Amino acid sequence: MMQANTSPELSAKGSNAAAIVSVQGVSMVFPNGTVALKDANLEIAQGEFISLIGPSGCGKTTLLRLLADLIQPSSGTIRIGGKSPEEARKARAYGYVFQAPTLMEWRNVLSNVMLPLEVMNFPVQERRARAERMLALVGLEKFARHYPWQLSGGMQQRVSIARALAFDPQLLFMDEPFGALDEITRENLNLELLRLWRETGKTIIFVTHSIPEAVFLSTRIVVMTPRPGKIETVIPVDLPQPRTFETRETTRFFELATAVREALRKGHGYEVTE
Ligand SMILES: Nc1ncnc2c1ncn2[C@@H]1O[C@H](COP(=O)(O)OP(=O)(O)OP(=O)(O)O)[C@@H](O)[C@H]1O
Repeated sequence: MMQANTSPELSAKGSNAAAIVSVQGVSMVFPNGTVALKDANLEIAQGEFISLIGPSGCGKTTLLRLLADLIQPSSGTIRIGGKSPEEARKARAYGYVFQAPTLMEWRNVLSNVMLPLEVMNFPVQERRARAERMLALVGLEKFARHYPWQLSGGMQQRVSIARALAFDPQLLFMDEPFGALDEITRENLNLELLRLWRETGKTIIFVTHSIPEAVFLSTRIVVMTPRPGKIETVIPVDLPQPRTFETRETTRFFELATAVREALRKGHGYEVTE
């Protein structure tokens, strides 16, 4: 298995000025001494779909939070589109989708999607037009006047995705967005997310505990292991696009799932869902 920081693919990408995300020698040690991330190296090209997978505590959320400038690294360098995470945050370079939909119960769906545009002072007409476009993109245009409590969990998460995309960020960070959903809903949303990814050309960084989900969605899978949190390896996923329900039944899909499972075992990461 290739090591993340010695992978020929990564070093090739490392010299690629077009990388939209560059993580070099990044460590995160919390004040209580927990080494949440140790010497992480990762280069992500524009338009990739990257999954971060690994057991609880391996630093997946920490890595996303570092990229999003919610926390600052103890050492190392992060660049987002050539900018520091702080500059990228101020330039609205990314949208963030959390595990729970975090919608405002007293606002209807349209008004939830418009919220970030209000905060950013977009003109009223444009707020509405953009929010309607985003709702159509996630297939919820007929639910614009509904309230969050009137929607299923999967629909609420689609609203969150529409909201994260409303201001047209280049990057989408998604922290286990489908973790709380049933398997069928999750598989449908996986397909929808891939369609959205193809149509918009966004770069997506997606945290998951599920091996099949990571294999199905990704162009590359970053396998992380705990104590200390680190990138164990990066596995390129060469399944053809566009992916379909049948993709999951191919031999190559099973081979890749096995490769991910072995990489997780190598780092003693057992707590993954099948
Ligand atoms: N603010 C904090 N202070 C101290 N330790 C923290 C803090 N945030 C995270 N940690 C620790 O850092 C390690 C990595 O946490 P992180 O949340 O990044 O893991 P994860 O891979 O996302 O886990 P999960 O799959 O459970 O969400 C864990 O040991 C966690 O307890």
